[in-house]
Amino acid sequence: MESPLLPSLSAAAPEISAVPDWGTLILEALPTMTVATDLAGVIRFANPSALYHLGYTETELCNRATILLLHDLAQIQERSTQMANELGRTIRPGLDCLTAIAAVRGVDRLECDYLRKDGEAIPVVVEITPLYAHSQTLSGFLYTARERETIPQPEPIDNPEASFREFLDSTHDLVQSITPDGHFLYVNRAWLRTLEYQVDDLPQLTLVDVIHPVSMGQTALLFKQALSGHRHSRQELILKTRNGHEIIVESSNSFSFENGKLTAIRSIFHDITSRKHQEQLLAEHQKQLSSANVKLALLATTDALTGLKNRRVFDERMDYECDRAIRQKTPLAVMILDVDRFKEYNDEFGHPAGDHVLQQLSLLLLQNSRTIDCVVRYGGEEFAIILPNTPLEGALVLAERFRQVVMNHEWPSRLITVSIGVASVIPETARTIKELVAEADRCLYEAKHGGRNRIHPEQD
Ligand SMILES: Nc1nc2c(ncn2[C@@H]2O[C@H](COP(=O)(O)OP(=O)(O)OP(=O)(O)O)[C@@H](O)[C@H]2O)c(=O)[nH]1
Repeated sequence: MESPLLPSLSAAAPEISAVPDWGTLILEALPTMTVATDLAGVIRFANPSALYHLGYTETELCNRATILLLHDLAQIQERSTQMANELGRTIRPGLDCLTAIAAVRGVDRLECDYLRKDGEAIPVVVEITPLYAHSQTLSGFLYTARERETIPQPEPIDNPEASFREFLDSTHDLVQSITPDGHFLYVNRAWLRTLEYQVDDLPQLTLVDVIHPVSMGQTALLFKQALSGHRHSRQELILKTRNGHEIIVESSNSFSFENGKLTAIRSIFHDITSRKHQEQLLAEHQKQLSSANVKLALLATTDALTGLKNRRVFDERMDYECDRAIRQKTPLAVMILDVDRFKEYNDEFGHPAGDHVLQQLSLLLLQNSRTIDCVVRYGGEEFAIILPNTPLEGALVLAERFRQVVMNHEWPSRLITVSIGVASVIPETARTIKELVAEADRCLYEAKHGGRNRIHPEQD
């Protein structure tokens, strides 16, 4: 097959049959992938290494164009552009390019990818040597290729140890190497700076001097891990500086062994002190915030004078109990209770004394109601009590208990009495609930009108 990239030299050129037998033997023995082409770019010879690595048989590869070897045709294009720039004239890709290179440099050396028969790319360094026949005329090219490392090798370092120390000194992390009994073999600059020591201090120091007492347990564990054959470990530790400051670090440790014996523990400490402080601060703020939210929610639902729930809670609870009563077809009772002639009391004994009465009354109501009942300060000297699952008779019993308890209480200045309006319903709709509260309110008015210190139930 003629390659579109190799049009320039289609004229048949002398074949590589000129290679003497001993030469062929040598080429066949070479471990490099070796291929010889004529000037038309047709493969005339491929050694076993080339056949093996490229996955072809000799018949499949010989007499085919060299382009068959290439994974990426753009690499040839690129090569000819380079040569064109170098020589300042047009160089066509393919053989034209090779001939030009042969004329200028002799051997060409390039990195490219060979194409295996199964389509896989083999990264290679290939040397293309022009072949000259007896008469010094260019007859073909010899491609010798070896696989190239895909991972670039690092540049050799002149003085590895010095460079490595320089590298360790450039990091902000603390690096140390200690003997199994805790003496320092090496520390980097950040270690000395952070822990506030000088190089001269090192011979007198051991690990114990730089580990905070609270981290001693973990340090002991580190040694245990080392002695039980671990190779690496990670920990969070607290170090202490010469002047007693605490440094929180994440430590990565590796253990060195020689003939099965622990010889050194190398550690890198990453300072996380400020991160830890930020986390603590954040946690404290979150705690404060959530307790402030709890307080706020409490303030929004609690009456400041009596500590009872306020009218907002009454409304919410009524919605909830109403739904429940409709669903379960159970009775719901509401009681509204008002202190009798409270204005007179305030006027006679003063507002603070009146406040005290309201506080004491709240306590009596709470003490004498069930836990499922909801006692709220409805406003001023008025209280409301929601009694779930309570028919009118039950609510009246409780109302009478309240009335008596209040009347019989030993009040500091004079007798206190209350009037109570009571209503109960098995609600069918939310509207009946609204009517229930209005009814209790109306009953309270009736109780007042009837002479106070009394209970007025709703009348069917
Ligand atoms: N000390 C005190 N008094 C309050 C508070 N809230 C409301 N009051 C007073 O309660 C009194 C209620 O007076 P009125 O509505 O005239 O009723 P009353 O004097 O109790 O008379 P009747 O309800 O008809 O028996 C007013 O003087 C209010 O100032 C409070 O928080 N503390």
